[in-house]
Amino acid sequence: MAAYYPFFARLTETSLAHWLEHLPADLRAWEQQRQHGDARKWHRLLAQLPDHKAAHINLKDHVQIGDARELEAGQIARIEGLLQQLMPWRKGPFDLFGVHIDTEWRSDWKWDRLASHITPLQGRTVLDIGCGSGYHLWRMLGAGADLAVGIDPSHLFVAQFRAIRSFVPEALARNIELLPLGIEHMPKLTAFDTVFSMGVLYHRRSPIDFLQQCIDQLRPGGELVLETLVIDGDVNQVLVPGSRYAQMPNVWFIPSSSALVHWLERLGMHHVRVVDETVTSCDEQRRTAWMESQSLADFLDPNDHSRTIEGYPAPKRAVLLATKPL
Ligand SMILES: Nc1ncnc2c1ncn2[C@@H]1O[C@H](C[S@+](CC[C@H]([NH3+])C(=O)[O-])CC(=O)[O-])[C@@H](O)[C@H]1O
Repeated sequence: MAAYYPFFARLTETSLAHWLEHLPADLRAWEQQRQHGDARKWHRLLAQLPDHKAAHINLKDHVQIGDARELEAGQIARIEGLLQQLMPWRKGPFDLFGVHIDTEWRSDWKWDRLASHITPLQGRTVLDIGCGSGYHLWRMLGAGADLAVGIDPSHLFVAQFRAIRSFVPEALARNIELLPLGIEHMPKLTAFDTVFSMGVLYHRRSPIDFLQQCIDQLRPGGELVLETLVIDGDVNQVLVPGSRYAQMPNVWFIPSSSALVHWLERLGMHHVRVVDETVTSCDEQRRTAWMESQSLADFLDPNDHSRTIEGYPAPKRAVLLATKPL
């Protein structure tokens, strides 16, 4: 819990101060319930990372924290070895003192698809729901966000985030946080300027309720950035796959882009539009040295990459923007 005290203090400087009525108790509940078998191991690993704050940081074009010349070769090898013990690394890539964490996903490609369309993040308070290890939080800071907050219930991703942030000077670190919470733990804050939800809607059993929970985090006039799997089809088409979709066991609703527009308009959002639709390629999601298990190529029909191995349309993702009315 003490690890979050600086964040609690930071919140008092923002329009999110009222979150403090709930947040300490929610985090305490999480700490009491969390008994991920590996949590202690990850905690020990984090404690072994060298205590060095990077002098060279670039968050604008990619996520580079530290330059290889800042540390002794032995220290860099130690960092690399410790970070390898936090595998699998799914969302990235990250460059840490010349160590290239080549993650399963080219999350930078997703960022590139949406960055020019969204309301500029300069000075904004942003929330990333289901942020994974926080790759996009760093890019949000690089785009000028005042405060970038992520929530994700995965213990491993929180550990990966903390490992990376441990190398960042306090003046920057205080503007970025990843909280181990699911969207269902969020009170209705009505306070963020921009809310991102990328790659989460299809994991939710009640997509309309999920969208409402995302909207509930926005201030009036704020922007929702929604990225999710879609199918081709009209406003009434939604795929609810069987027990697996591209081998994922927890996929519920894959609507068409026009159905998503309709859902957001039904929820009262304004200026709803689709700014990108892209079929996920096996270059964007693939097995790497930092994620050694199966990846997209193993989940597609080997004879027809336009289908999953279950026979559904292969993953295609859309980015939608919408504005909460004033
Ligand atoms: N209830 C929940 N509340 C919040 N997050 C959740 C919940 N359940 C699961 N997650 C988290 O949502 C993320 C989905 S991954 C997208 C990552 C990033 N956004 C990306 O766009 O690259 C997409 C995928 O791997 O299918 C994971 O990190 C989960 O832990």
